[in-house]
Amino acid sequence: MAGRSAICTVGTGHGLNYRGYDIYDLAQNATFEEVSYLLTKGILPTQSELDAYKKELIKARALPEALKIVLKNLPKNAHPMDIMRTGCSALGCLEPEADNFSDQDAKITRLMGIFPSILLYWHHYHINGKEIDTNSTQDTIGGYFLEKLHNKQPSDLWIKAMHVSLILYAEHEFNASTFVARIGASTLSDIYSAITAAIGVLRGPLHGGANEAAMELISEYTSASQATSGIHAKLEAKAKIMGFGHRVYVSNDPRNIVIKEWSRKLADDVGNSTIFPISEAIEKVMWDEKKLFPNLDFYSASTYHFMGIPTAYFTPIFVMSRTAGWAAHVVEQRGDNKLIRPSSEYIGPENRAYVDIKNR
Ligand SMILES: CC(=O)SCCNC(=O)CCNC(=O)[C@H](O)C(C)(C)COP(=O)(O)OP(=O)(O)OC[C@H]1O[C@@H](n2cnc3c(N)ncnc32)[C@H](O)[C@@H]1OP(=O)(O)O
Ligand SMILES: O=C([O-])CC(=O)C(=O)O
Repeated sequence: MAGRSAICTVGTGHGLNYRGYDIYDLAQNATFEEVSYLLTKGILPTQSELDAYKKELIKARALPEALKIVLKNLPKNAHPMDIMRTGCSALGCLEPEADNFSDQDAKITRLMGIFPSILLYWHHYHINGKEIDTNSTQDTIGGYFLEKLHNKQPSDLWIKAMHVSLILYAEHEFNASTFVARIGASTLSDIYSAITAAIGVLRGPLHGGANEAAMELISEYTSASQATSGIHAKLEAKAKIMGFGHRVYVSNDPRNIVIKEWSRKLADDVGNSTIFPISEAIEKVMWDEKKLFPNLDFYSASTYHFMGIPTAYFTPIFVMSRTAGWAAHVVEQRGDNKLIRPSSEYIGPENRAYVDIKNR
């Protein structure tokens, strides 16, 4: 137990809940914007509150000229998570948070709104030599992301898939990146620093980076039977299979059942008959051999793939969603702050006499 929080329960007798609302209820019925409002402000919005919030998020998509220059100068072959991290940090230089945090709500909305623009401005500039604007027909973060990526209006099915995925990714108690954001807040640092640090932590393949690694793994195989023998061989070689296992859950990740269904639905939608069976074959071997289950990252990978999203953008989408959770934790930490500073058990040498440099 590393602290107290009123934001999320992960298992431990309660199931997965955001501010007391069941994740299945939210994933089925809510939009991502309602959930990010819930997480960051503590309550579900009324229709007029939601409308006003969405307008603010749309306004927050705009990129300052100085940030565009930064994005143009970042290399084409940089990892997109480095773009997200650097974009967040650069915005913190251009539009810093007030020292007394009086504008924290506005900064949170700004970050939620601008993250898709940061990624897609960089993407189009380097891939297509085009400087995109941030106008869109879409009034949601998921719809805006898909429209700007593909330069065409997304289907309702894909927009719903984005809502569900963003809702599932939005919050998960004291996971590594959120805990880092809270540590940042606990030093009374600004919100950009806390979230920049969290993005860096999310990038690792043992955490958010696993969705990209899972897609790379799935792409190694062209059939379910090939995947079965391939995963057996990897397990024999003691390889880690990305997208499986969890530090908190012991027999299943409750988010998996939802995202797996969406993966199946989108496979049908795009007429892909190989990737879903390959994924299920991997799942079966992992359970039969190791009693390990897919976590949220595993079927998120194919869900995004079916929507034509490049694999390297999977973890940046996680950022677009988890910013809501990170921000909620920053606000909560600030509300009753105490510096987070754990201790370590010392296992180094004892009582050594200093040796003069000439005699070492
Ligand atoms: C949204 C998220 O961040 S969800 C997590 C995303 N991360 C991944 O999918 C990465 C792959 N999974 C893992 O590395 C781990 O399961 C973690 C990091 C998620 C949890 O790890 P821990 O609780 O520390 O478990 P740990 O890594 O000690 O594993 C325990 C045992 O299970 C094995 N194991 C755990 N996960 C896996 C896996 N994905 N593939 C193969 N073996 C695994 C370990 O090798 C270890 O075996 P051993 O006891 O024989 O050495
Ligand atoms: O809780 C964790 O350790 C990782 C996780 O599933 C998440 O951050 O969504």
